[in-house]
Amino acid sequence: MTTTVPEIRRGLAGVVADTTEISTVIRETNSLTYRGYPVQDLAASRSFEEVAHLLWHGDLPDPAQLREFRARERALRPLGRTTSELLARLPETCHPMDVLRTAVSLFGAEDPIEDDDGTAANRAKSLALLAKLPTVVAADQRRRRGLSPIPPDSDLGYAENFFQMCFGAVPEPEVVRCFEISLVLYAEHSFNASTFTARVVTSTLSDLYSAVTAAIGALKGPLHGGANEAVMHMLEEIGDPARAGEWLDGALAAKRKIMGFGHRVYRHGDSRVPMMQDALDRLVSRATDSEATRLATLHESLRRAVLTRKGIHPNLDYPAGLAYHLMGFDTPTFTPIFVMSRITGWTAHITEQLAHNALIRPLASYTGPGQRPVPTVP
Ligand SMILES: CC(=O)SCCNC(=O)CCNC(=O)[C@H](O)C(C)(C)COP(=O)(O)OP(=O)(O)OC[C@H]1O[C@@H](n2cnc3c(N)ncnc32)[C@H](O)[C@@H]1OP(=O)(O)O
Ligand SMILES: O=C([O-])CC(=O)C(=O)O
Repeated sequence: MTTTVPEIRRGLAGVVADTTEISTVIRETNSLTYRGYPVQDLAASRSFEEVAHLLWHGDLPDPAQLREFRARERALRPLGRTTSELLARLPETCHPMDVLRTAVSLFGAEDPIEDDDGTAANRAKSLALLAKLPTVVAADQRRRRGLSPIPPDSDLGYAENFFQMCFGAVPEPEVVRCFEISLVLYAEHSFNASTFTARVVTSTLSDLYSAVTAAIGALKGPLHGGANEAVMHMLEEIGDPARAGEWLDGALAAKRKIMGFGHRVYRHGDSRVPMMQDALDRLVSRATDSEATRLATLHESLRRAVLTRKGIHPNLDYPAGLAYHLMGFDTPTFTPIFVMSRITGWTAHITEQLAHNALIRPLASYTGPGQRPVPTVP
């Protein structure tokens, strides 16, 4: 008798798990589209709020729809008293991704809507999360700096309000623009690990908050969203641009992964990098201190060294990490900013999964001991 060994695709590499109408990477042109629109064109001409509407509703909003979307988002920004008080009690040493994960869990516990299978209910929850997450992230960064929170300002747009809540001031429009570009580029990327996590949880007919909480956990890891923070730690570890090559040799010899490089889907470079790198270059050219130039030189030296030695290109986390540093955010705030953006993609996928649900439950090829009797208790 012959036994067929099933093909195992570790990490589900190359496996097509389902269809999606939300976004796609077109390998031939190395491009990414959201609902058919090239992401670079969206980032160049549309606000993050318009892109959120596009991802959720399938099309860009008309002026009236955008006005309504903005008014609803702005009204939902404040946190409830219980949430604020509970979050303020978390240890100050805890990672902001843990704060955010806990916040979403609390929002779920406080949400009176029980009916989770309705698209309308999920859309309302998605908008509330989009509106409230920046309030949590900004308050937490201020808490770590020993400062009290700044309430949201409903006269300001999504990106401007976030700066205001973090720093008590809105920077020049050029800086806000670079930030908004990062939000649009980070918003959605098909079946990446955190989105797939959200879809797995949703596939059991669990609720949206549980799916988002799990997705935050998946994004936190340094092989995924946590890489934007890890990039900054790596640049700090290297320090001197002249050391980039020597540091890289040591890291590769020690079999370390170089953070912000490589990608499961793109083999010849992440389609989002050129636009984010351009935004980063603009931030560097605005900076008046030599520190920004040193970091930018180091960043570029390492990029060239990794390409020469390994033939590997940077992913979006590589320019985004340094860009967030130059905008003034603390390093642990970088991945939470990714969450503020990706909440749009996650929740679009949650709605799509529910609309055509099939329980996600793959098989495993067992390699443990053969069946054996349980020994009698001595
Ligand atoms: C927004 C995002 O989430 S983008 C991803 C952010 N993550 C990172 O930047 C972390 C660093 N990068 C990595 O660890 C990987 O490139 C991943 C996890 C992103 C993709 O991994 P996979 O598709 O599984 O590719 P895999 O890890 O098998 O890499 C293939 C080969 O390239 C090498 N490689 C890939 N990325 C890197 C890297 N960053 N540093 C060093 N070597 C790398 C691997 O060692 C492997 O070499 P080998 O065949 O000689 O063993
Ligand atoms: O697609 C992936 O595997 C990771 C990624 O770039 C993203 O989630 O933006």
